[in-house]
Amino acid sequence: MAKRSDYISWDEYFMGVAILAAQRSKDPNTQVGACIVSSDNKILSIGYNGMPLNCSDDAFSWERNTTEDNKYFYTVHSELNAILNYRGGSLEGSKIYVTLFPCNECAKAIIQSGIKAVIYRDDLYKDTKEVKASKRMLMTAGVAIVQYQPTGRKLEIEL
Ligand SMILES: O=c1ccn([C@H]2C[C@H](O)[C@@H](COP(=O)(O)O)O2)c(=O)[nH]1
Ligand SMILES: [Zn+2]
Repeated sequence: MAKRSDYISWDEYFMGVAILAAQRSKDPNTQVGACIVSSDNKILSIGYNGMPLNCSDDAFSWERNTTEDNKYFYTVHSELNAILNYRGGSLEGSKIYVTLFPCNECAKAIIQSGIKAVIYRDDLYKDTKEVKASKRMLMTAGVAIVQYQPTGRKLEIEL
């Protein structure tokens, strides 16, 4: 019997894991997922945007209004969560799949942790100062930036 030929690619697999992780986010506006992968295609860590440990999702604000109490004070970004969730040692030489282009703060953490490639899906905030600064730092630091190419493949998962 011939082997299956319609299996998902590595890129579909890792971006799919990031997309699934984003579904854990309580952010009512933007859910972000990240998946860190070794150079030999092993998943090292996963994260999504959310409140810090022991800071209740119900006690802290999810508002976007930046003049008042709002989520930007509190949320840990998906990329940083994925980096901090890793307990195995070094992330040197790894790649990060992320559903949204990393902000400048995440870019710093990505660079400092030794991640060497960012594979992103959406670039919603490309015109912001944060994302422009992020791209400048990542490029200067030699981190590869690759936009994920959607394949249009749809998978149905019954949960
Ligand atoms: O690098 C990033 C940038 C943003 N996020 C998270 C932080 C917030 O929870 C949302 C953005 O909310 P908006 O309502 O779209 O401003 O995304 C992240 O995880 N990583
Ligand atoms: Zn960020």
